[in-house]
Amino acid sequence: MNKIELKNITKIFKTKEQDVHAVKDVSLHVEERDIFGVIGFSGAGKSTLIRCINLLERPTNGEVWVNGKNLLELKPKELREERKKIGMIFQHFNLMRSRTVAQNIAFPLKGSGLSKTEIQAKVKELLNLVELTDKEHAYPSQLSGGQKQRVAIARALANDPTILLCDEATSALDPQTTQSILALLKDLNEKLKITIVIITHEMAVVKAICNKVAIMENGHVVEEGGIIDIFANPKSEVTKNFINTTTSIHQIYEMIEEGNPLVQLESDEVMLRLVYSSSNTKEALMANLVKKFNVEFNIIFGNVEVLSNQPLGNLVIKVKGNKDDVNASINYVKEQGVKVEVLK
Ligand SMILES: Nc1ncnc2c1ncn2[C@@H]1O[C@H](COP(=O)(O)OP(=O)(O)OP(=O)(O)O)[C@@H](O)[C@H]1O
Repeated sequence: MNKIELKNITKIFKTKEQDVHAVKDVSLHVEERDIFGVIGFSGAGKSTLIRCINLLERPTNGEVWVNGKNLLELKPKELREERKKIGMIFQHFNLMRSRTVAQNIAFPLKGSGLSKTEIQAKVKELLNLVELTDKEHAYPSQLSGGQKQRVAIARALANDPTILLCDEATSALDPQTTQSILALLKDLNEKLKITIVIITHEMAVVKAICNKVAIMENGHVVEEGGIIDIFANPKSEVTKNFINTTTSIHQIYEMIEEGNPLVQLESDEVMLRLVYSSSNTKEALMANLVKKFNVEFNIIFGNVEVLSNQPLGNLVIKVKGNKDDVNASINYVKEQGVKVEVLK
């Protein structure tokens, strides 16, 4: 069973001037324990889409299934119960300024039937989980951005939700604090088996913790899939642009375009870009190239990243040899499941 299933979601905002089609016929499946990223530029419709999951926005058309229930068909009381299983955090934390950390975290437990002592115990447990035990009596104004987001996370988890929605949760934080909040989210995903949907305009966020990603542009999902597949084989221009923001590979393309001497080739050379993941490289590729074919190679650029616990490698190499040997070696590399792009 999918944890979250959005079927043909459309959201139109009717304003005085015009109808704004914020989300256009989007269908998404999020499985239990996914950390599902939705990335897009400002105005792509991400916030509207994520808010449709807990019906903070009611879609104009389509169906929202969460934990096997069609939320749009529930009575208000049933919907309130289902919503408790969906926590949410925001870019600007949305804490209550006049209440302490502990009071903020305890707030969603009002009316839960828990006694005061039980609520206190729960708050302590949550503070422990987000590593803020010493801030119980502090006020939000006394906290850093990262600490505020930790309080917001603790509050979102108060009712033991099975889903956590993160709306640009790290966009107001510096890079180091972003990393620590992302690490916490990943930890919660593992420890609490919670499913996470995270919207962002930063590919680095997706890269750091997501196992799946959907790319939105102009209200549509233009591409979606497993993180390694999308990074190894992006199809749309917008996806390629987002990926380029997180690697330096695009500099090679620029150098080629500019005719930089470092990427000049001799007449018997070609320049290749190889993209491979650990699952498709079972042989000692480079060593075999030289052994099997009468070619030489030179590495111009190389990096390996770990995405969703799987290495993804990018190599730019010059291969030197006669045409037949070079072609045979390209075919050999492709046969090993490596994506090959002839750059020059
Ligand atoms: N309540 C609203 N009334 C009218 N238009 C809206 C409303 N909310 C969002 N929109 C419009 O819908 C479109 C999508 O907005 P949305 O906030 O979902 O995009 P986004 O990808 O999350 O962008 P950002 O990262 O800037 O928030 C935009 O054109 C926005 O102006």
